Amino acid sequence: MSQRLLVVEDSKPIATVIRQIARSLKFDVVIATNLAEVEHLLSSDTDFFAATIDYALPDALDGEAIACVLSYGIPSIVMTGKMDDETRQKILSQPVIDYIPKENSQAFLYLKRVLHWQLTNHQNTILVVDDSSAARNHVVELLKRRNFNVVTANNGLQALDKLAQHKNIKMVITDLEMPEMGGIELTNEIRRTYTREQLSVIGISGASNGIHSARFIKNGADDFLRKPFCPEEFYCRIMQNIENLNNITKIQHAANTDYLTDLANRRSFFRAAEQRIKEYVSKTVPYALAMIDIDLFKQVNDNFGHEAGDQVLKVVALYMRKHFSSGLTARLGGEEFAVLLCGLDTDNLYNKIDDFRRDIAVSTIPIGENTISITLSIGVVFDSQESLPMQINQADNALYLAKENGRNQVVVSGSELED
Ligand SMILES: Nc1nc2c(ncn2[C@@H]2O[C@H](COP(=O)(O)OP(=O)(O)OP(=O)(O)O)[C@@H](O)[C@H]2O)c(=O)[nH]1
Repeated sequence: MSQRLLVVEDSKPIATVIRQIARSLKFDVVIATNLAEVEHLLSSDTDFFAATIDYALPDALDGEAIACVLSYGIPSIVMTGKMDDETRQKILSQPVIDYIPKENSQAFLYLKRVLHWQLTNHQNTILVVDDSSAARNHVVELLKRRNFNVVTANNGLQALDKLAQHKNIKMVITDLEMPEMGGIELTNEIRRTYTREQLSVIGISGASNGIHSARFIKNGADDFLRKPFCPEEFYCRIMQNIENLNNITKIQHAANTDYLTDLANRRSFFRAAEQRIKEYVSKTVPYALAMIDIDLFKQVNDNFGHEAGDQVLKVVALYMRKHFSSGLTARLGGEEFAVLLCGLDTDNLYNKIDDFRRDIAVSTIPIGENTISITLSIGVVFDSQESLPMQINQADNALYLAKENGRNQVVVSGSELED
């Protein structure tokens, strides 16, 4: 179900722009043009995800609508044409998400980013570490206003426990001086385990001595805030660091993933497979490495076009996910796929791979007005202790035999020698 956004704005053109932005983020929009309308609306309907509020309305020239909307617990973003310090202080003294000066079109791009963060911040977990409950609660309140998921700790030692318990923590905001373990030592400990690409650390200190920011940064922190900080600076630093982390995640995903099927690509398959095979061999877990190739795929492209070919590749990827949910699946290139999976024994592994082949062979793939049927040839190596490139070579040779023998079959590496 769509979230609802309340837009309090007396200018029709500006309300239209905000409505377009909100709709692009899938919000349902309700517009009110003055304070009386807002009061009337909220007296019977308060189910809003957030609100944007124009500071000056015809019947509320001095921001009175802000307190009204906030009193219903609706997270609010203030849009203002007034830039003076007094207005800014007045707005920031209230628990608003943000305020945006309506200087130029950048204001609306920024509004879109703020709304997007508000919708997605719950995916980011932040650990707040401070021995002062007042200071800790203040930071937690600011983060919750922005919809972050928050975990807390009283000192560095507790923080390390929390990091071990909550694997999805993306950022640690830590005070400097704390009993048992302070912020610098905690940062140091964190960097033994987590890289800056995995976890961001922001140090906080009230000490007037500037040396602490440098100490935090030199010990592996990404940023520093000096107390007392204003909410604007706090949010800017948090969002910048979270966005950096998210961008790194996106770049890593793009570098490791096949763009068409979203399976692992050759590079990431090799890295992950080598790791898994080491574990299987050391624990003597039965495993299989299979090379999978679509039969006569060129004919699909020739008869139905390249886009149809792409569609078939995506469908094969879907079936791989369905059949090998715990395996490591990849598109190595072209119409060639690979899977590494462990199981109870060789028979069990063979059956899983052959079930996948059969499932594809009896399925039809809708392409526009047509349906296409395809088959797969598969070469498999079981429990090999050879290097990964050698295993792939052996599975490839078995795959070649599957093609030679008439396609649509699984050939086990070495089985041809037994015949
Ligand atoms: N649509 C599409 N086609 C691709 C892609 N990558 C490779 N191909 C096509 O895959 C086809 C592979 O053809 P061949 O190597 O001749 O093999 P085949 O037709 O599958 O025949 P066998 O392997 O002998 O069964 C070529 O036509 C390539 O252009 C892709 O990303 N998308």
